Amino acid sequence: MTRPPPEPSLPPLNLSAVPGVLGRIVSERAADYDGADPALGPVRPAARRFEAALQSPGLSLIAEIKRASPSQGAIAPLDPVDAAQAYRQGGAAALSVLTEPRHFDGHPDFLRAVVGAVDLPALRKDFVIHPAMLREAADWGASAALLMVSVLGEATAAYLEMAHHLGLDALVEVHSDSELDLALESGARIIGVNNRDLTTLHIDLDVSPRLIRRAREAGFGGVLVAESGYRTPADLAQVRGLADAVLVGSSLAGSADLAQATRDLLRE
Ligand SMILES: O=P(O)(O)OC[C@@H](O)[C@@H](O)c1c[nH]c2ccccc12
Repeated sequence: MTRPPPEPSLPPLNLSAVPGVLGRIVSERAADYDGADPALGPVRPAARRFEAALQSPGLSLIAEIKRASPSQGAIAPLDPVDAAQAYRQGGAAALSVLTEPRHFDGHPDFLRAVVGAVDLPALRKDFVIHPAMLREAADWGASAALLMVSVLGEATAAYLEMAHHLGLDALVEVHSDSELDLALESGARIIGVNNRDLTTLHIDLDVSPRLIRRAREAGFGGVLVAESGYRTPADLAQVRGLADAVLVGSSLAGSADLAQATRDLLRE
């Protein structure tokens, strides 16, 4: 008996339940990708470069190319390749590149250009609500994509499987205990804890240490990333020895000398 090829599936999302600023952004993204082809194509080999970069000893830095944000408005008119090179010189282990155009002034070309010019694994930082966004990430040369449990909910595991099908690592992002439970159940290998509540934009640097401890207590053996709101070496000290990596955007992107700012931030 021959089995039919698997149908490309669109896991159901309940985006109308996502509140606040985040709800607005994801409904715009859903409109952008309405009717896009969900087919993933053949399985692609997993290089696991993003994951490996975060596994080196000490606290690894994921430096973000972020020109604007809903909380800060315009941050800096960064040239993405110049910024990526400066971050690499300053000691970043990986890059995060925003591709969301309306609120973060991101662009697909930024990701493609950075991947072509700088030899660090790059994360597509966007509000993934459609399989086509993962296929694009892989086509553009990203090593990883962001999956937000606050957006994907019960569909997180399905999106994780699709990312892996495409050979991508996935940074599965959580902000609460219940989201962490879903991330742990999904089979995530990399979990990021966002200190910023994306529905209110409020930052609380106690969120990452607390949920990272909980993940370890639950027996999670994968990579843990502390995200958002880090500005000084003293801020980073709160997650050293706890997190494997930290994701920093605004405080680096808004500085005059990105390489020096990166070195200064990583100083113990
Ligand atoms: O600029 P900050 O506070 O250093 O934060 C970086 C990163 O964590 C933040 O940009 C972020 C975390 N999760 C997101 C989801 C979507 C857009 C952006 C984000």
